Amino acid sequence: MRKPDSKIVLLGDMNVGKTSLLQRYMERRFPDTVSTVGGAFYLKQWRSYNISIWDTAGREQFHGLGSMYCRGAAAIILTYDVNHRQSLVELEDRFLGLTDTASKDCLFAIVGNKVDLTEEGALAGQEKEECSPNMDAGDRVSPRAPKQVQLEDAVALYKKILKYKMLDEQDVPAAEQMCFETSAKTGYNVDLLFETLFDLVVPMILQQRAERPSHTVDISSHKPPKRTRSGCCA
Ligand SMILES: Nc1nc2c(ncn2[C@@H]2O[C@H](COP(=O)(O)OP(=O)(O)OP(=O)(O)O)[C@@H](O)[C@H]2O)c(=O)[nH]1
Ligand SMILES: [Mg+2]
Repeated sequence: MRKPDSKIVLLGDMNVGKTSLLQRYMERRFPDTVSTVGGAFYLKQWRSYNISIWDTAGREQFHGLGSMYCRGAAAIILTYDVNHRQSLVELEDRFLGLTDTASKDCLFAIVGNKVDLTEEGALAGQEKEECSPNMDAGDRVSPRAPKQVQLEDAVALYKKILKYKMLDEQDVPAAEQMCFETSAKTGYNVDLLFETLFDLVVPMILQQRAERPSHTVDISSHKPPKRTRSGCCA
């Protein structure tokens, strides 16, 4: 197997839907999930590049592994649940520090998942987009609540991250491009999320390749060493 050209990591509190988002994108379905233990990855071929996408465990007991998974990452998806404000707070308090091991020009996306459970999600008719075979009648008539986290809250976090990383807003993609609301259940915005990131990491791969020192040795100007009597090189 060829070494991946780039790495994307999903981080966020337990139960926000990281595994479900990844399975929705890679397997085009919304299966039952079990809480992730440690981490796991998928390999995605995007154009001629191999991109590994790492799913991590949100449970506190696996927290120590987070920075290991982020090592060298080109992009990190910070995921929260739009119906649980605390899951957004945790991104700043608990997960942002784990990203210090990522690549120096790492991109950040902030993703509010489970938007199908909100009033807005229902009004936008998102459930019609890609109905899951697992969806039962109870799901369709479940009462909707207003969102607990607004997109502007995610945009504010994105700007805080830029400050934390000492990045200039002009040098990175705009907050509006990097803050998403998704539903792993219906598929809403899931392709957009992953494919926006893939398109942004490709130029990073090309830049890394251009900067990498060449391992080619020019042998045309190389003179063979003189032979000594003992047969050793002088
Ligand atoms: N309604 C709805 N439920 C979702 C959505 N995404 C995930 N879920 C449900 O939320 C629960 C947790 O989803 P997971 O994908 O396992 O969450 P996780 O972030 O991977 O959790 P950890 O592995 O423990 O960190 C599961 O019951 C999912 O079916 C979504 O977009 N909408
Ligand atoms: Mg998981």
